[in-house]
Amino acid sequence: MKTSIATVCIAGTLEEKLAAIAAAGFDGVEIFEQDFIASDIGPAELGRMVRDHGLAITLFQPFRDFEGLPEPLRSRAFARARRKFDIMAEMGTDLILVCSSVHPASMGGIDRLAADFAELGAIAAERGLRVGYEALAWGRHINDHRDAWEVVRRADHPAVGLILDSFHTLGRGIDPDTIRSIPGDRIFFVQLADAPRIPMDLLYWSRHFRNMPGEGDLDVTGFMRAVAATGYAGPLSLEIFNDEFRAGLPRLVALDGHRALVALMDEVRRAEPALDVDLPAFPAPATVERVEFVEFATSEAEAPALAALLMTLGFAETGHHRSKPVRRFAQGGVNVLINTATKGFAHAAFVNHGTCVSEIALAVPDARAAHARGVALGAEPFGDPPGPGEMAIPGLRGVGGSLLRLVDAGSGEADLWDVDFRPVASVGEGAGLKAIDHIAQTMRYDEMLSWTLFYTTLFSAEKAPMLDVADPDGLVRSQAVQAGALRVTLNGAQGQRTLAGQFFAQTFGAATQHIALATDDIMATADRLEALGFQALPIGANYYDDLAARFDLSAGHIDALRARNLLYDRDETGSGGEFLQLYSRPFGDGMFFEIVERRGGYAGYGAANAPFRLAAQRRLMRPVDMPQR
Ligand SMILES: O=C(O)c1ccc(O)c(O)c1
Ligand SMILES: [Mg+2]
Repeated sequence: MKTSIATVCIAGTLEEKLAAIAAAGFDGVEIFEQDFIASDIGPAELGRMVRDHGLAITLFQPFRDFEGLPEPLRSRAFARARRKFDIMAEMGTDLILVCSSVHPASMGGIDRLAADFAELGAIAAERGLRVGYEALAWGRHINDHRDAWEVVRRADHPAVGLILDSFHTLGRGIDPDTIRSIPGDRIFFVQLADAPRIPMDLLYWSRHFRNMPGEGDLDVTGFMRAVAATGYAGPLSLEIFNDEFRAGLPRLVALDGHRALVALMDEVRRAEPALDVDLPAFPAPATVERVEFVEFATSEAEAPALAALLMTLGFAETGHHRSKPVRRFAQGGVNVLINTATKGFAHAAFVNHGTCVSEIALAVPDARAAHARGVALGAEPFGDPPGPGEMAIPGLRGVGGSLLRLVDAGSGEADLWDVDFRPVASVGEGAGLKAIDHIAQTMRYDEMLSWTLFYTTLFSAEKAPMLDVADPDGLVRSQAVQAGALRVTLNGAQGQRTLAGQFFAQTFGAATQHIALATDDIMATADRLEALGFQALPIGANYYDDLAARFDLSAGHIDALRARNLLYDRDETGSGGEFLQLYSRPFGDGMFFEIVERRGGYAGYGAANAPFRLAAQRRLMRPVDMPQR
């Protein structure tokens, strides 16, 4: 498959855009006219630059307000087209995109429009050029790909074809399967974009909120399956108008785009194996079976406080690494490692971020396959080489430069603890913690889509709707992703004053801010923890008064929650399930633990409680610097 991306998707000068696009592995580029006009690179020179990057110009666009005009506007439009054809010939591209007219003087009538295109096609063909027609979702007369196709069909000229754009079809709610009946060789070009479902004006939505396939809510896979079923074999090109991407890091956005395209076509071929998808084979998305361990990188000086906190959570120290200063703490199915190495990756993580979660290991059915899928999708192989006699565990670069390890039974993950660790006399009696419920990772707001895409393409995963959480000092956006037994919440900090923003700033971008541990009986766990000396985050009295008002809980039940500083939520519209939460006080540069109990299939994360938990945490933290007046 030939991959392509429009210059408008990427930030920077035209030179920077091209460098990022080439580095991300694309085959071609759509030259967005505005980017070309804004640069001072001549058309021939631009063509050379593109080709020097190993790219081809797949399309020149857009050409606006061409069809259906009365004279003298009609002649003017043809004269304008001829000038663009000159530029295309110099650049070295043969295809121009004509988007459907929004001109107030344009007239409707399929045959009138078809006649205009037949005439334009003849002019283009003389010069060896082709014209593609795209229905803008807000076009004045043509705003549906079926009508654009009818214009193209009646124009009946070999140099005139159809251009499809997933946004215009799916954004208007048009069934993508209507594409299946269009002959593939009459489709000249395909543009792909997703978007979050936000009810708003189509044009505004399109120009500001498009995102990469898989990052939004549109059925881009269904669209692409229909396109593939026509036999279309031309470029697949991203055309993403997005305010964040325009201001983003060119290389990151380009890499995400390439990842999104590859993952999309992999999904297409898995959903419809009869389709001919030209993409090298790589393994299917993995299902995460378990979080095998979480590793903290710290120093000799800071390790005792962390170990003590784990002991008050009921963990027992069960092993020491045979060759490295790594201690294992275990409880139920949870393993937490404390690494105080003074060299290697963990040490670098500590030096960069302070005490932090440097490594997360996930158990999957086939670790090498999961790793290979990651690499095929552009993830970076990562991690120190194994020491002598140590197990080789494949790793990928994860959020904030942390290490994501993949382990499986076949490669001896059951042996990991025996091979690499020496058992030590166990102390600690447990507090009923069974598993890691979820891992909360903090990042800059503009990285959220990128890391969501990372998790959802690597693993077989579902994302929840994005939520806004009110911190006392700003909003934090939160995106939950569930990949089998792995639940992550990705929190985007927009400013530096929110707790997430402060954590991000103080740790220089350490990702994992909190770890939630699951119990089946939070009341018993809370009592046990108190006896162990665990210090809960104090929750204010107003919260419990409001609970009594919101839910039909008995006074005794509310008292039991209040006495233990537990938070409560119930899914009133869905499962009816209940969620109970207990928070630790912050440690390090703002990390903390959470303990949760899920009852009756509760699937969320207590979003209703988050503002009150954040306010309680804020009361314990040092005051925020207020801006100077
Ligand atoms: O927003 C627009 O005007 C516009 C222009 C060209 C396109 O290909 C498109 O999809 C949208
Ligand atoms: Mg388009």
